[in-house]
Amino acid sequence: MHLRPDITELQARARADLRMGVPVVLGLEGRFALVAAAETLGPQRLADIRSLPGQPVLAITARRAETLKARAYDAQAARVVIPESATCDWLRSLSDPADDLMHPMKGPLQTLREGDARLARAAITFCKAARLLPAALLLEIDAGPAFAAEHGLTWLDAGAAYPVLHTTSPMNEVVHARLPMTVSEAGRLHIYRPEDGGEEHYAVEIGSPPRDAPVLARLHSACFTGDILGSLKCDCGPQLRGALAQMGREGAGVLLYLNQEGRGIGLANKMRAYSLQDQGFDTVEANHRLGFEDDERDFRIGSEILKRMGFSQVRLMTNNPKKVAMMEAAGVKVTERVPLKVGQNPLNEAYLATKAAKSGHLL
Ligand SMILES: Nc1nc2c(ncn2[C@@H]2O[C@H](COP(=O)(O)OP(=O)(O)OP(=O)(O)O)[C@@H](O)[C@H]2O)c(=O)[nH]1
Ligand SMILES: [Zn+2]
Repeated sequence: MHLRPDITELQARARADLRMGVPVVLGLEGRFALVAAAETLGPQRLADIRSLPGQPVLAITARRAETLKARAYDAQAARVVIPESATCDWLRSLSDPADDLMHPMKGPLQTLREGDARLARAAITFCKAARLLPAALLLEIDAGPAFAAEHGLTWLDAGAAYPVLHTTSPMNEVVHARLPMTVSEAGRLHIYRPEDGGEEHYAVEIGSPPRDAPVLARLHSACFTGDILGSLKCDCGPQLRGALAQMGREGAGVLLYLNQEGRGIGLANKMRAYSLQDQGFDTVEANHRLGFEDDERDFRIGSEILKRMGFSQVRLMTNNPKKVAMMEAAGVKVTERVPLKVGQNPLNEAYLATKAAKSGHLL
């Protein structure tokens, strides 16, 4: 019988559980922790977790700890001791920087120095993968698998899950169909589905680009606000339309529409970042205050899809040298970087300047 879910399927299940506010059990080298995402944890489950023996902690990223002036004692994760009186709102106020400026004094916060922070790191990795705030309530427990079975919770070994979470999942084409567009009537849309239960990604193929020559290509990261709503805060919409228009003019090209909204933090977190930007922080600082890195995208998804389509060389439309480097590292040759400078306006001037100064984008 092979009905039992494997580690890839279990990590997808864990992500879904955390998004719904259901705790999961993580194990690592014989130690176990009950883990719940701070963003979605409800009061009843918090009370239930508190009724168990042991000292629950809030795992936050070292970046978030820095903002909260709490010592992390670990390069990636801090474990904040939770006072008896802590409510869900208290946990969320530590996880979410929205009210930091209004209520700057959250501490002094006590953090754990002793012991192993690796389960805390794993808990944060799962919250990020679930596109939630990177903060988790964590309680070390004995006999994790038995506890999980008793309460019907998902349990998985974090050590086995790590490679799954950090490797790009194989992408399989689900379907493709003809799609005439204003830029070209010879359009075709391909849908790719990863094997790890993650987001689907799309490939827009214009014309019939030969597989043995460099193809005009764009790796476009989803931006609901820019692509669909015409937001003036970024340049994504004009870049999307500009890239497609050039492919239409040349009669051939591939645009990958990668569902990595908000540089991989998800739309809800991106809107949290926008709200912080309205408080005066730039795009990079806002990500850091939320506990994220500047850019949480996995660009290898793009190279994986291009290779699946049969392309090994690209003329890449981008202003981001990191995309070029990643494509080369992933075995797709970039024969030319094609600049894509469209959509500058007075409202995104500062955003584009920050990307040039801090993220290495070429102006
Ligand atoms: N977290 C966050 N994401 C943003 C913000 N503004 C735009 N994005 C996202 O950034 C992604 C686009 O990335 P960009 O940095 O503009 O461009 P790039 O893809 O790195 O480089 P180019 O190829 O030159 O466009 C999209 O996923 C947007 O949703 C922001 O202020 N914060
Ligand atoms: Zn955008």
